[in-house]
Amino acid sequence: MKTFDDLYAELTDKVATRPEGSGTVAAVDAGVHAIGKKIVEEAAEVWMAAEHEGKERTAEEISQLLYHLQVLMQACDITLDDVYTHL
Ligand SMILES: N=c1c2ncn([C@@H]3O[C@H](COP(=O)(O)OP(=O)(O)OP(=O)(O)O)[C@@H](O)[C@H]3O)c2ncn1[C@@H]1O[C@H](COP(=O)(O)O)[C@@H](O)[C@H]1O
Repeated sequence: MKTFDDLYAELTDKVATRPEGSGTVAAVDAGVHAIGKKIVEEAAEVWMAAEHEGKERTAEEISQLLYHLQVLMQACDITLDDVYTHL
C-alpha cells in the first residue's frame, strides 16, 4: 500500500524526469493558482463526502486532496521535512 512519503517520492521523480502523459507534470506546469483552485475543490468534495457519502467515499476524496497538496508542495519546492517539522 502506498504511503504519503511513497507518493511524495514518486511525484518528485515525475517532476524531475517529466515522463509523457504525467498528470502531475501538467498540474505543476499549470502553476500555483490552478493547483490552489483544485485544492479548494477537493477540500469541498471531502466535506460533502463526509456529510453525505459515507466513510469509503470520504477516504477516497481525502486521498485526492492529499495528492493535490503534494502537487502544490512540488510546485513550491516544499519537502516532507518542511511540513513534518510543524506537525
Ligand atoms: N493519487 C493520484 C491522484 N489523486 C487524484 N488525482 C487527480 O485528481 C483528479 C481527481 O479529481 P476529480 O475528483 O475532480 O476528478 P475529475 O473532475 O474527473 O478530474 P479532472 O477533470 O479535474 O482532472 C484525477 O482525475 C487525477 O487527475 C491523482 N493523480 C495522480 N495520482 C497518483 O500520482 C502518481 C503520478 O501520477 P501521474 O503524474 O499522472 O503519472 C500516480 O501514482 C497516481 O496514482
